[in-house]
Amino acid sequence: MNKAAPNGARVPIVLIGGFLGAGKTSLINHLLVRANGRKLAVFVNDFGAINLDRDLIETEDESKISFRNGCVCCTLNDDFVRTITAFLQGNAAPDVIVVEISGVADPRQMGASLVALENAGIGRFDAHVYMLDAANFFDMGFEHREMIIEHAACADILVLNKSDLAESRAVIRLRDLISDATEAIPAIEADFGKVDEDLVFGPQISRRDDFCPTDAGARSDHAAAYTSFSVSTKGCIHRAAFENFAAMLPRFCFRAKGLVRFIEDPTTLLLFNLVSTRATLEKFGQKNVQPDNKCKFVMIAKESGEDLAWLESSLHSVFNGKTSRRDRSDAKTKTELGHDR
Ligand SMILES: Nc1nc2c(ncn2[C@@H]2O[C@H](COP(=O)(O)OP(=O)(O)OP(=O)(O)O)[C@@H](O)[C@H]2O)c(=O)[nH]1
Repeated sequence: MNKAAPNGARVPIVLIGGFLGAGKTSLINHLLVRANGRKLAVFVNDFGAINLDRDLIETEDESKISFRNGCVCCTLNDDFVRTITAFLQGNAAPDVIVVEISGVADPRQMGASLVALENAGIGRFDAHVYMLDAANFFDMGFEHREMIIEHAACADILVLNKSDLAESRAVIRLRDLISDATEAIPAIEADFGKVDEDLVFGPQISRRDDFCPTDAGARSDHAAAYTSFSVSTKGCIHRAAFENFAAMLPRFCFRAKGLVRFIEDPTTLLLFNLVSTRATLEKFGQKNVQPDNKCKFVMIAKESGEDLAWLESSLHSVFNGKTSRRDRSDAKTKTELGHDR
């Protein structure tokens, strides 16, 4: 039985999609700050084997729920449906449910699940917000750009994020591309997902009638093309070893993120992010991160064979406290933390 929102209506559900690193978590953290008294429940789909994304959502309470790791569109819809149904049965209804799907997930599959839930009397699928990384879009390969535009075409609102980093001509090109490929979907520019919250929660947008779920029988295998490595440790790691490792991450490592503590300063929790060619390491002030794990790290790569084995063994060397690591002669770039690589 669906619990109603406090005003008696069904709980609205907003789906947040976007490729790896586009800014989904940043948008959700912004929405949490600007909730204006609304109680939000956030469902997060971690792609890696550890619940890192959940830690990055900055709620004061436990109104964030992660569903099993993996790619929601391919394998986890049943798990998600069970999780959200159990949540609504067992808790006071929030004002809004926000669902962040993993960066390799197909929002159309999740949208189809949300439509099915709605038809079963659970929640009300209000809108699909899709984030695009305006700074990195044209540096991605054709296959990725094509997939992103396909996903964007099913959105109710597009956020052209990272406008602070993107060249204005890239934003104009991206606008032209999406207006050719998508019909009159509003596209707003933002940095760090800072959009007007009423655009997401308010009545201004509503779900399109022609939301296009993929054929229910068809299962996309795109997630199989990616491999993720995760590690969590109970101890701190050496800063120099980590920095060397981060500096040598090859380009086929699309995305990496981690919460790390260094032996040199164990009380400071740092957030590492790598998206495309940009790596950052910054203090992370989150209060409700589990203190038992000192470090958590996830990386997502697309390549097979020896390269992945090399990447994995390097990761374990660094996080298992060994300062030496196998080197790699053909690493393409160097990363200065806090700068572009
Ligand atoms: N300069 C700049 N950095 C941004 C912006 N939005 C997000 N970032 C950074 O980009 C990185 C990825 O942002 P996230 O919000 O974690 O992206 P995500 O879509 O949730 O990433 P996944 O978990 O991989 O799907 C982080 O280091 C953010 O601080 C932006 O508008 N400008």
